[in-house]
Amino acid sequence: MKILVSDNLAEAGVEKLQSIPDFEVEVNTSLTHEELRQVIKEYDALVIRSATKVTADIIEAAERLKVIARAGIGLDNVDIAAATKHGIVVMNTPEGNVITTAEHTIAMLLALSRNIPQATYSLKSGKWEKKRFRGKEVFNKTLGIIGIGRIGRVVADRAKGLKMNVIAYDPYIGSDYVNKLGVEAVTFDELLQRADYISVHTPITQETRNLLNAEAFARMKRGVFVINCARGGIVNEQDLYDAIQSGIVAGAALDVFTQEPPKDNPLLTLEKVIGTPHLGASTDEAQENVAVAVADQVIDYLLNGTIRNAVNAPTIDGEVLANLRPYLTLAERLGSLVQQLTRGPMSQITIEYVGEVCNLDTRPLTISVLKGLLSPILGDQVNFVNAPVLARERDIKVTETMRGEAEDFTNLISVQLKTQEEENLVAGTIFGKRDPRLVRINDFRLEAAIEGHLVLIYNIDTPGTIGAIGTCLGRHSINISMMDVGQVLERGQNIILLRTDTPVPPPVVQELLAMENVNVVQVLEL
Ligand SMILES: NC(=O)c1ccc[n+]([C@@H]2O[C@H](COP(=O)([O-])OP(=O)(O)OC[C@H]3O[C@@H](n4cnc5c(N)ncnc54)[C@H](O)[C@@H]3O)[C@@H](O)[C@H]2O)c1
Ligand SMILES: O=C(O)[C@H](O)COP(=O)(O)O
Repeated sequence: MKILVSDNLAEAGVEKLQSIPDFEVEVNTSLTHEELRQVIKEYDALVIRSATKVTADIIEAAERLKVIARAGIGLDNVDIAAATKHGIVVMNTPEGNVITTAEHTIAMLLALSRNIPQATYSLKSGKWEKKRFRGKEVFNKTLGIIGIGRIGRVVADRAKGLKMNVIAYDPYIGSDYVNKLGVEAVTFDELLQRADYISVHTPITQETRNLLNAEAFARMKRGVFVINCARGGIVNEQDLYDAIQSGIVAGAALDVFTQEPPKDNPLLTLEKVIGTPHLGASTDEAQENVAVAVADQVIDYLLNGTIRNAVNAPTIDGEVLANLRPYLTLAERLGSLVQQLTRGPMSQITIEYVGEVCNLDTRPLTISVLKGLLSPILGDQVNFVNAPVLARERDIKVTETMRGEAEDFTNLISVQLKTQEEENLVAGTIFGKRDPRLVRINDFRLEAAIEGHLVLIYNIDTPGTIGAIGTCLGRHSINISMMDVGQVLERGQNIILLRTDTPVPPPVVQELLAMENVNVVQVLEL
């Protein structure tokens, strides 16, 4: 398998990838966008940081790409929707640079308060300007954190160590939880009005873009300091410039910019603005953490199918995967079987989990059903990542129900598919620890392996029919490896499920159909 590392990745991560005999690892950090578009078709994995822009055209050209793995947190340089649609897992390493970025924020806060960059510059220019660079204490000042997630929390903790009062606004985290951190949960408006320092720690989203704009600056305390070590654009750059010029903002520390590297950015002409070139995560420790983490995740995914820290597929760790695996197989085959049994455009799929299976994480199982459902129609295009999106695009309504109480089986998954023309239900179970079995097709009870080349025959229950079917297949050198006769529920009706060593071709299907007591013959591939 071929891996492309297109951004600077710490050596420890590259070495880890190179240690896998099956991997051919190429490190090339100087590719232009067009060059990347040309070469990406050769690769199974793309490892990036924030510099590579993985846009829809790159994804379109990535014929065999299975994973885009980001050593770091922010994924705003990846078109996740396009990757999802193409079935490419997008993963990041959300933990490895949290402390480092929080420390950078605190460094910015202190540097801003004590004019350290400006004073250094002045000193090195031969000046001794003690009066000019008088600063502010942070002790007892109020720090307002916007977004109290992983980094925001560490910033809060470190700021409390500096004896600051910390308040936070985060509409997605309960105030009880925030208060337990020793941080006062406040509204956005309250934060703007009370904070001496405001530091943003949210992702960039539709909601957070331009969150700190002219209207917000107008509500802030005069002399406030603003810090952005999250993403360029959360603080509107023109409005920040104006707020500094008008004296509302006493100074700003920026690690990130709307355009990186910044080009003719007026903020960089102001002495009250200090900045770093997106260095938040740039420490030896963090870079090693994220590089090793990303390498481990890529290896785990490509070699074992274990998905960790994906933003477009549920995380399944090795142990959980081991427990889920037989159910994943069963779920996928039930999806495929019910689709092959049912004619017409699909409108609704209802999945019922019964018994012990309810104790597992059923989300991956539902995705497996959808993958099975769509694979007979879309082939290799569909995978674990894009199956839900493709189902949604086709307007298939997905309903899941759970029933903890088992009846005939300790665990059961039943899948009912409705199309505009008909509906069918199939159900299966796991025998022992890992043997998927089909136990129901509509009203017929059976007990059959659910794999391989299958032929489903509805017939009138008369002596000799089974023998005649066997003779017909034998005449065409088709060996039957398994036969299961469904329990007759309606007098005279029978269902036979055969597994054959080779597929049954259409002329033989016609021959079977021509038999007097055979009503329906369906060939199924699982
Ligand atoms: N400068 C760097 O080098 C660097 C390094 C690492 C991370 N980052 C950036 O830092 C940011 C935070 O990372 P994290 O790991 O803490 O993320 P996180 O997901 O753990 O936390 C983000 C928090 O923002 C909150 N949030 C979302 N929308 C909000 C809104 N409208 N108002 C207020 N809060 C909102 C979320 O509820 C969440 O608690 C991200 O943008 C990430 O890309 C930058
Ligand atoms: O989101 C992140 O992890 C940071 O912005 C770090 O980006 P970088 O890997 O390009 O330094």
